[in-house]
Amino acid sequence: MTDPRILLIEDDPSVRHGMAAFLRANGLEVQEAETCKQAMELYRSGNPDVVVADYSLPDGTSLDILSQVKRLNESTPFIILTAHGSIDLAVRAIKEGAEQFLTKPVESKALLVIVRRLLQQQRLRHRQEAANRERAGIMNPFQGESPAIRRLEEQARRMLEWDSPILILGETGAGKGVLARWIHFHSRRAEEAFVNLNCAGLTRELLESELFGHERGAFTGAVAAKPGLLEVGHRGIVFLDEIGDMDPAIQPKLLKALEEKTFRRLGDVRDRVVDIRLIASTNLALEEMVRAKTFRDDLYYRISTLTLRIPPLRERPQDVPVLAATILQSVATRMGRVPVTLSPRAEAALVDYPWPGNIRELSNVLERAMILQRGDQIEAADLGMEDRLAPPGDGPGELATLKEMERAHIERVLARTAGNVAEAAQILGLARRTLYDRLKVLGLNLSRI
Ligand SMILES: Nc1ncnc2c1ncn2[C@@H]1O[C@H](COP(=O)(O)OP(=O)(O)OP(=O)(O)O)[C@@H](O)[C@H]1O
Repeated sequence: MTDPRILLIEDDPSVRHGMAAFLRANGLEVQEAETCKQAMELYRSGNPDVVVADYSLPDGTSLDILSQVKRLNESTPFIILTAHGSIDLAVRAIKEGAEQFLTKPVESKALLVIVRRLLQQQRLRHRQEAANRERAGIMNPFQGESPAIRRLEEQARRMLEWDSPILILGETGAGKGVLARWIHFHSRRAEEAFVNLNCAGLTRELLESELFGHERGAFTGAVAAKPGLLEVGHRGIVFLDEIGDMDPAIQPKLLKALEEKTFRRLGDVRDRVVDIRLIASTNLALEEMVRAKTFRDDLYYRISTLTLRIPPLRERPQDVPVLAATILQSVATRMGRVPVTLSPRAEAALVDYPWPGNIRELSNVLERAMILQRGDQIEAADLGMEDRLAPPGDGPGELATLKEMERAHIERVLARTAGNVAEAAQILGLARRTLYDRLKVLGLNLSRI
């Protein structure tokens, strides 16, 4: 494990050098900054565990840094040092989230004791948070150190405190649902409901009644009144997965619910007030759908003010090892097995693969390897990566149409998975429902594969 990292912000070089040397001699890694601007650059790139900042700096005060740091990561402990200790200032600093306020000159030994105590408290808090998340089934969507995933975390944290809708874009299996749940868990609405609806594959009538609910007798079969998800999610978060598949006839109703905060159950004559935060997600190019007029532009503009794009796994191969380790850990716990690690070759094979099905596919490969392998280390051969990378065998000729190629490829993958559609969908990088749709379009019959 790396040493705890301290960001020390002090414009007096002799004071800074003295403190930095003492902290380093005691096993801490220290980054030094002289100005607010430099401090924020280092904070963003270095992700320190604790910040120690002098109050007056050439381009502002440490309160400016404090508010930015707490917005990015409220659990970073912040210590303010000042030559002019005043009660007012101390109260303001603590109110804005500083953990400690110390009057200069500060004894290096005393500072070290405080830093260590804050680090210890932070560790306990993290452990507690991890345990809470585990209980709530919340996964960390920002695993890894790639710039793309760090940026995503920063953007997502900034969106937590608002109520505007969020649009999550990303390929299938990239973790859009995981991110939506994380946002709920960390937002002001965490104590309220999180309701989730996949808009793909539902008929217009079903989707409408799921979303808005219906009164008794609203349609044939509506034998009792039923509240819709907007009602169930009142004050909480409504997550609409695959919103690009929402029937155009329903889109204006959703827009009205977002803009006017009212909606009507099917068959009802009165409006109901609703307060929800919408998170929508899609793996489709919504902008293009707007241009092609298959998705309403007014709804698109309403839901896309805050957009998060999850990078596909192939754009951040350096994050694969840490993701794999976490997944292995949770699969081992679920199976009641001892922790399992990857051999260096196995890890390299995972890093090299392009992961069309993203984290879902990675998870699936690791889970299968765990089932097939009984020891405490997974070797490259246990992963079955050759099958995924194998060149096409006998199939349509060189001048086949795309449809023929698609058909042959789907058939081949299904044959490999012995007709298991869920697994085939993961390999193909498709949602299961999309694969069923393709099977229908291509006239493939599962029983004959
Ligand atoms: N950060 C993560 N850590 C561990 N596992 C993850 C992570 N993100 C995603 N997964 C795994 O990948 C699977 C797919 O995640 P999720 O359903 O959130 O993806 P998605 O982008 O919403 O997929 P789809 O587009 O098919 O709806 C989940 O079942 C989860 O187990």
